[in-house]
Amino acid sequence: MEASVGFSLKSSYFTNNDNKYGGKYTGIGRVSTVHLGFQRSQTVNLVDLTRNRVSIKSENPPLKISRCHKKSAASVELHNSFDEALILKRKSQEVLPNLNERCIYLVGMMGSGKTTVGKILSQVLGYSFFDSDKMVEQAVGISSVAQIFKQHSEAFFRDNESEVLRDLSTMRRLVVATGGGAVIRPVNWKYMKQGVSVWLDVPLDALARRIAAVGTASRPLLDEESGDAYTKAFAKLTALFEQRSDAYPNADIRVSLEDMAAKQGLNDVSALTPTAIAIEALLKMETFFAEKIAVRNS
Ligand SMILES: Nc1ncnc2c1ncn2[C@@H]1O[C@H](COP(=O)(O)OP(=O)(O)O)[C@@H](O)[C@H]1O
Ligand SMILES: O=C(O)C1=C[C@@H](OP(=O)(O)O)[C@@H](O)[C@H](O)C1
Repeated sequence: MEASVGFSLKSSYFTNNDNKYGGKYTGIGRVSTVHLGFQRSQTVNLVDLTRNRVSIKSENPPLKISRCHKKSAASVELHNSFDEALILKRKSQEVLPNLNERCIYLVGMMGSGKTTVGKILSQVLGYSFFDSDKMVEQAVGISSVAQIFKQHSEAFFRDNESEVLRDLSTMRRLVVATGGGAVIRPVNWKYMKQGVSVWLDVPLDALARRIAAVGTASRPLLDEESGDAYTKAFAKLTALFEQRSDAYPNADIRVSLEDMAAKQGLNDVSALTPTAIAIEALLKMETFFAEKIAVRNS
């Protein structure tokens, strides 16, 4: 597996018609495009419950972040995203040696951002990204988790989920977005504890809003209640979280979006970008490793 990173910064001119005087001005803007491009793939050979061998290739689309320096809210936002990209890259380089090629397992409720943040972390670390749900779908040859629940059962899904996590635990340099329920089986923690587990702790209201935006059809455990998407998602997420509230804290690291927002004086976690959350996860990993080293040296 080869990984390469390229930064390309270029300046250019821009014309902006929407300044506050209603006039037209041309400014000299600094358009910087930051490419975090990794060319790599890694194949995982799985053995499913019927002992068929399945090979699955990781995919990592290049992450592209670009910004244009203008005196507008948009440029402030783009400036922040450019800064976030640089902080993310620098922090990843600082954490990599202590990670020591161990896998990172993202855990958290449905909609907590495991896939979104996981892809960002994998790209900046030069790791391969795997979504355990997708691997279960490929291992059993059924196109969706919802169909697996329907054609077989949740227990059948959970058995395959454990098989996938067992196989992934034999590998190195992976970021794994686990399914929200992976934490409920102790055997899965045996596999995930061979790497570093990170809990994305997101308020239920934010989860329900995110899931309502994409619909509950792909999440069979949420698709049971009647009512509008937000209401049924919130009701079911609340019940599920109550059942799992002792499980998620087993993770090595907790990234609380509520704590992040409070520290930044924000009153809504939806203002926190996936990149900012990835940076927080790396900061927490740094602390986690430092504490382990301190204990080892004491
Ligand atoms: N920090 C964030 N802010 C706003 N929306 C987010 C954030 N992270 C993820 N999302 C959105 O929430 C939904 C669920 O994200 P996803 O990464 O699929 O979660 P999971 O893999 O934990 O189920 C997606 O539509 C995604 O775009
Ligand atoms: O919380 C759960 O029990 C589940 C979460 C889903 O994954 P996401 O967390 O990616 O939605 C998927 O594994 C399945 O629908 C069960």
